[in-house]
Amino acid sequence: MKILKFGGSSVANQESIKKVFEIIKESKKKDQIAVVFSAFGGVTEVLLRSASNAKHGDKSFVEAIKKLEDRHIELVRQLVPIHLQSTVLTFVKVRFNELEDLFHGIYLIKECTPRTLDYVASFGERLSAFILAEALKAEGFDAEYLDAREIIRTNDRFGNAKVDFPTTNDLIQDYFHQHEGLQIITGFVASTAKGETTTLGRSGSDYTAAIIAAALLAESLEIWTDVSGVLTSDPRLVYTAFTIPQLSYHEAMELSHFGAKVIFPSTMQPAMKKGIPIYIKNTFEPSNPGTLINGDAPAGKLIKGISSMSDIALLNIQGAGILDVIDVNRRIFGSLSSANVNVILISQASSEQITCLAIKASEVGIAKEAIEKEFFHEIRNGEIDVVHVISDLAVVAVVGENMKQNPGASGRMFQALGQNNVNVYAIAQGSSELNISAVVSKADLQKALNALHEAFFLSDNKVLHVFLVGVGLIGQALIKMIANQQQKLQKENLLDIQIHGIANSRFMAFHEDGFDLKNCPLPEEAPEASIMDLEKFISQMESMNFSNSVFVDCTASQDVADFYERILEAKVGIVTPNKKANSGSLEKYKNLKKLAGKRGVKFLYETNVAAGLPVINTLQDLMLSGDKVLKIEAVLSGSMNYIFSELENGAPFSNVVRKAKDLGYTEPDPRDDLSGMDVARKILILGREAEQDLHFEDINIQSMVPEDCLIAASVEEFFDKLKGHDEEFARLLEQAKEKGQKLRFMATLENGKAKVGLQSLDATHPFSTLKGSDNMILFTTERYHDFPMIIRGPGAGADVTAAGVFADVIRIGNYTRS
Ligand SMILES: NC(=O)c1ccc[n+]([C@@H]2O[C@H](COP(=O)([O-])OP(=O)(O)OC[C@H]3O[C@@H](n4cnc5c(N)ncnc54)[C@H](O)[C@@H]3O)[C@@H](O)[C@H]2O)c1
Ligand SMILES: N[C@@H](CCO)C(=O)O
Ligand code: NA
Repeated sequence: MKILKFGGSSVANQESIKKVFEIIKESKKKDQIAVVFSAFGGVTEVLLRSASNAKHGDKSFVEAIKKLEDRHIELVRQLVPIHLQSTVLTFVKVRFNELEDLFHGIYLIKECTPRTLDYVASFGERLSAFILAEALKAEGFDAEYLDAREIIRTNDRFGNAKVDFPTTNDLIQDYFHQHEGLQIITGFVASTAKGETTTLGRSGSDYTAAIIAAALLAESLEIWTDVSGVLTSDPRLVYTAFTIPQLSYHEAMELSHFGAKVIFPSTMQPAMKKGIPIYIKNTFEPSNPGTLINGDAPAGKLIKGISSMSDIALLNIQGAGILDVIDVNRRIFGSLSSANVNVILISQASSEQITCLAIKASEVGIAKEAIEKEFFHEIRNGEIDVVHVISDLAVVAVVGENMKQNPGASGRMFQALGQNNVNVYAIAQGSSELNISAVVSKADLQKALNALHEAFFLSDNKVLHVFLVGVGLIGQALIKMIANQQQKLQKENLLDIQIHGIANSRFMAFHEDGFDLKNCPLPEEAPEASIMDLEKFISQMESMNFSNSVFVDCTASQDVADFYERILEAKVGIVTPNKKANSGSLEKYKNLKKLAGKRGVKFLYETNVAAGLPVINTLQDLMLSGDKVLKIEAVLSGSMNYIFSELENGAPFSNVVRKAKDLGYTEPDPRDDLSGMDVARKILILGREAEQDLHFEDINIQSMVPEDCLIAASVEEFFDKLKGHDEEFARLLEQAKEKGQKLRFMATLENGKAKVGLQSLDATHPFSTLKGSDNMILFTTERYHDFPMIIRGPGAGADVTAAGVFADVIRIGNYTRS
């Protein structure tokens, strides 16, 4: 015998009921079964609300009950063929007439006792099971309606009656002995020895099914609902949550305590005592095996699931004299229990100086009052402080029997939380080692859950969640690079990079599971693209609240840079080739670095200078090791070097500038290069990295942009105007050639003074040998004194820049690895 129980969502309408009948049909082919039904979806709520309205003199119950009747009649018409409808319709009509009288009585006497309420509530299941039994008969089943009041005996604690198991078990066994047909049973309802109707409390239908399964020593109990079993975590917060194939009874109870509301612990008891396996299955996806709950805890993953509870507050009871107060804990818990406050978690350090309790936020007021009243004298004497409350908290708990005697679970848990910058307020672990709970800030809940989910479930891989703004030359090259390396990174580096948000200046798009990078769309091509709005992009990123997130800015935009503070505040790392933030005010530059440190995230910008060449990192290392920079001489512009070295081959100036742009060396607007601005920003950033308080105004900049080109409204117009200056530049080159020299656009920084401009250099000068997009940086330091440290190589272009950005992204991925 198998017991199947279908909840309200499974019998909400004609379509879902058809699915239920299919499942019953398939099960019946293989096994002997009995079926327990809840009321049709939402019916119990209407009944209870109407009773309360009637009691308060509100007549809206009349219409609500009429609607309910219509809904039941409609279902009869849909499920039962016309020639069989009359008995069913009569049954329904009689029940509703009775209900009407009942409500009227409640309305008149303005009273609804728990006993009446149980009777009212019983109509939901009595109607659904009767109608469904008749419908099944019409489908050819030997179905028989069974009103559970006949077989489940309880005391008269109405609303949450206690089952008299010896009597109930006998009744059930006798009944099934005498009835061979397919029993269609009302869930939730029962009766007292005197024949009064009672109900079994929350999730009562599950309980009904478990009671029957236990009495009949059923082979299994199947709870059919609208989710595919118990998931590893709340899927609304953890998108990668998945069905747990198997749980022990204890694990299921722990998990359902916080969060996983698929099954209530008390309802499992009867089945658990008899060792009957429970399956949690999805009516809407019957092929999914769902979750099996039984007595086993086979070796496997350290934990089975992660549950959570939000809207928690912590109460700290402490005080200088607390050690002298006798019986502190008994009095704390006694006062809370008298005030009906449920304690969720307790933690006390072995110093016994502080007792810390987690309770529901809604109960803070009464709890604080109760404790302070209890310790009135001690507080007045200063032995105990007033109760200290911390609000806006949540609890996360990892659950699993394999943690028992198996070191590592708490290590992994707190490492994951710590590395994601989630502060832990309190910790509790029972000696059963089945559950480790941590209290965190409510704002960190989703991040904490995801961090834990990744740490415990997503193989051993770390996921890095990327949000990319700027999908131009560099942005696109970056996406390609990540796509090409994705598999290798997963396999060899155990790092999984996913891009969840992309945007350019016009459109933005998001993907919860991460875009398919091999076919990653441009923002405007993405299925759910919307008009770009930077503030919304950031808000969406914040609300997705992934652990291990990085914001990649591949624009040259000041507007984007202006959001960095907010991004770092949200504990999201930043990687960027955009120089705007670091070359703005010195105060902002310093603040960003400080903020990143404070929030425990990385702000990386190696490609601000010389693209992928290791310039910033090298300089930072020099500084960390205590070196001091005396002088920097450099060619810092790939495009300017390309332009002036190519000019030597005889092409007109405007042509080579155009070529530099086509090769992807220039800024989005090449005037940023020609004007020396781009180089100025770079030398400024190098100076600041060398711990010099440098301002943009301190830099002497020689611009190469002719006056009339400056005012050109577009890049195209600029190119048109630039043609008119080809001869001037040819002349410049001639003059240099005559002296046997070369033109190079240089930057120098010495004694706090920076200078940027075109220089005519002897052919033997190291910079004269530079070709194409080459950059070259000479650091003269206290240690590299007689011979400078030299870094040289291509310093612009899509690939070498994207590679630098990529390396920074990986650095963050490795940093956040647990
Ligand atoms: N090209 C190189 O060799 C190189 C080297 C190092 C650093 N960089 C830096 O890389 C950055 C990007 O350069 P690129 O060549 O890819 O430029 P690009 O013009 O090809 O792309 C810029 C992207 O940014 C987007 N964008 C601009 N403003 C935006 C805004 N406010 N909001 C959202 N999106 C916006 C554009 O729509 C475009 O998708 C620049 O900061 C540049 O200095 C480039
Ligand atoms: N436009 C820059 C590349 C970005 O830093 C250059 O030409 O060097
Ligand atoms: Na670099």
